[in-house]
Amino acid sequence: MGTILGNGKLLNHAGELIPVEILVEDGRIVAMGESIPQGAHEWVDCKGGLISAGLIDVHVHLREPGFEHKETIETGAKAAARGGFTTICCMPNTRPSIDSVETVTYILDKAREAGMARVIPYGAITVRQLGKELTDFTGLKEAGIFALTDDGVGVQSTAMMKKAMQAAKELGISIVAHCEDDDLLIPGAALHDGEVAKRHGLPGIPSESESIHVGRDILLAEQTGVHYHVCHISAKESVRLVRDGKRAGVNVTCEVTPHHLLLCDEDIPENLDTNWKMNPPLRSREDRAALIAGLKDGTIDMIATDHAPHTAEEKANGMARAPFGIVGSETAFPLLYTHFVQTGELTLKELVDLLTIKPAAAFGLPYGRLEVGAVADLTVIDLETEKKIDPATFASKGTNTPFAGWDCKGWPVMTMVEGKIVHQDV
Ligand SMILES: NC(=O)N[C@@H](CC(=O)O)C(=O)O
Ligand SMILES: [Zn+2]
Repeated sequence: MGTILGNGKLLNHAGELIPVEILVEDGRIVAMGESIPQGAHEWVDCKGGLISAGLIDVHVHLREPGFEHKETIETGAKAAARGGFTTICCMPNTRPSIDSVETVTYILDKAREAGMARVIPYGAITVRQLGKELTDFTGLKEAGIFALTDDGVGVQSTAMMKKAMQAAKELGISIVAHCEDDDLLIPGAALHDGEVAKRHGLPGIPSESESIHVGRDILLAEQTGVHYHVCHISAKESVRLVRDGKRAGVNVTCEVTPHHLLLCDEDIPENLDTNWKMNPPLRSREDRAALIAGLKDGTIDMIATDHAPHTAEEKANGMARAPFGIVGSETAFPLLYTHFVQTGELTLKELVDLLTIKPAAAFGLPYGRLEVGAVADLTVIDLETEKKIDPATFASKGTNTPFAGWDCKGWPVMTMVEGKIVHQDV
């Protein structure tokens, strides 16, 4: 006996919404069609919602082990499921950081217990993310990591990055980079180094602190042949470098966050609410335009949230001292649907691809496709109901979002991971 997702809509290749029913058995899609005889199967009413392949988020911070007051694997995986994400890749800036087989195993076990979204941990590039010594790439790979990254900090040493890429290439693992040159940072700087920071009399974070690493690493990726992926791209110069790298045949991909696509530094409220503080910072209006252009011309491969929960107490420390980061799992799809698809900037198919097949293709994940035989990772999205973003309803422990009160359509109402319903609000 299986489950039929009935009364749903499917995006066909032409991007049209057509009626669909999907039969899931033993964790796989076994039939798709306009109507499937119910027989002994359970029938779930999708109420005319879009059924998409489960969304994939290659950039989340789950905080466990070490920072369970901000988020746990369970709350983070639940937040992801509520946001329509069936696969999430979690970053290594935990305590201890994900630099050992034990910690990878711990996270995989906890995620299995939680039974929500599928969690695939990143392994750190360097021991304790200190940039001094490479971790055991072979051991981490065998333990089940997604890719290697020191996200949270940049790998400062060029020689260390080159060594990491050479070793990763040999093992067939991707190198994923938080691009930030610490030499160019001023302590306490929180906003983009531009007019807005200047007006507030604050030190800024320059675009070059990101783009210099992007440029350096693309040259190293060209030389080593590794698959190199740039996290949360924010500066127009970085977009240009990735575009040029792709043209030159370098195996480079990158992601952008919903907040960098939607906001720029001019949107930051005068009271400098710290829910607008994240790393990289919201950059200028032109940077934002370059990100949208890069998304449209294929330079930017995917959208990832950089879900980064912090407590309200931590965020109450003022712009200079509050931690960087905002939550994103539960607001990504509605924000992007409302502000890019409804406005005609992207088609629904383009948006869905950027959150499913494109991240899967870049990293060789066996998910992200809606077809018979595929793993039954599915997301049902209500494209009609309008609701305000309300942090009080989040499953995440973090409520740190600049989007509270925004009206959105496009709410994920059901999430299925390997045939099991992990979130249902329909
Ligand atoms: N993106 C963020 O603003 N914060 C991240 C770490 C980081 O990438 O700086 C976090 O872990 O909180
Ligand atoms: Zn980062």
